[in-house]
Amino acid sequence: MAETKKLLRTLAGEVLDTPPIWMMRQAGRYLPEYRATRAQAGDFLSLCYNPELAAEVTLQPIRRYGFDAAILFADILLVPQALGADLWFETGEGPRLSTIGAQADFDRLKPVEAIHETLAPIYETVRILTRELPPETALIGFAGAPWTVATYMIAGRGTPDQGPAHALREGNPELFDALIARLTAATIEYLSAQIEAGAEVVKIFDSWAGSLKGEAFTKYALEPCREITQALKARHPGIPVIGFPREAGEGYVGFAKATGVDCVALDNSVTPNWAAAYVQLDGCVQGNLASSHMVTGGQALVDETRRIVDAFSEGPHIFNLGHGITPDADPANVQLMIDTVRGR
Ligand SMILES: Cc1c2[nH]c(c1CCC(=O)O)Cc1[nH]c(c(CCC(=O)O)c1C)Cc1[nH]c(c(CCC(=O)O)c1C)Cc1[nH]c(c(C)c1CCC(=O)O)C2
Repeated sequence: MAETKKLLRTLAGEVLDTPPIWMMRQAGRYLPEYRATRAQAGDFLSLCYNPELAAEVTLQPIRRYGFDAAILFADILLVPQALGADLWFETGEGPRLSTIGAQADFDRLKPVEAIHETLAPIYETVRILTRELPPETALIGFAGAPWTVATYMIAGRGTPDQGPAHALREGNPELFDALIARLTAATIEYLSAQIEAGAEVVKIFDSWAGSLKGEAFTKYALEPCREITQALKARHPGIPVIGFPREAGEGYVGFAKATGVDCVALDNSVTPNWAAAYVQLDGCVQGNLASSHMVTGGQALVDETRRIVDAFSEGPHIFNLGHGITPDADPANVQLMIDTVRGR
């Protein structure tokens, strides 16, 4: 049967009349129905590990807006937790984890095979979604890239410059490389299990790729993404992969060819005209409206949305924000963006 889902057609290289659209963090705190379900679950992690409720919040933005894709509701930090790290969320601040600073901390981590014990509810969420999503909606699974996940495991929290991770990378490269290798192997198993449960696309989030420069970018952003992509495609022929080396700048150029990803997701620090010329020439791109427009709205939102759609109209393009939508966004602005993209 010919593929009918717009997102999958675009990932296969087709150029459609209007690009498919979805939004990073589309299930999130800007939606009152999300806040209600999260309260019902108790807290964020309980929501992630409750398949019925995680599927419910995944479906909420599909019901409200009819996005072309749903993204599994989970978090990139569930993998460290499945490897044995302690994980909790401080209200209003963000994630906290037990830290990895020395060999003994690494030695306490569990082997890769153990992750499914913790992550089984996530696969169940995927299975529920394969039954409940509308037939035209594609289901995206995801994981964090090894470097980004390592930055949280090493520092025990989010950091503005990923300083502790860079310090370990330079000061104890054997330990750092062992951590990256463990995360790469775990990510392959995690994404593979999501695909077996029904994910039709997977996305690798490397939110802090931009702080890796030169050879470090090649070794710790590009290379792990290549390894994960190749392993997934060997096991699941034809599975489309989206890579998101956020703020990679010139590192976006040639990223798809070097890693084998089918689509490069762009943050909004690069202009659409530049990215059309230097990144989209290799294939599909995703992005890249600044998420601040979801707060401010108005004519600027409409103009910038049109500029992005036009700039990428010659090749395959998935419309998205340049980063996740923020809790202070106005749900009406999301509708305005969608109507503008779809020409209504
Ligand atoms: C770095 C990172 C994390 N998680 C993620 C990244 C990479 C992308 C990015 O750069 O944003 C990815 C992520 N996190 C979440 C998803 C679900 C799918 C989606 O809707 O995009 C995805 C794909 C849910 C979430 N993950 C989180 C929330 C908010 C939690 C809440 O409801 O209180 C959601 C909806 C929490 C989270 N999770 C993380 C942080 C730093 C935080 C706290 C910051 C914040 O509150 O926004 C780690």
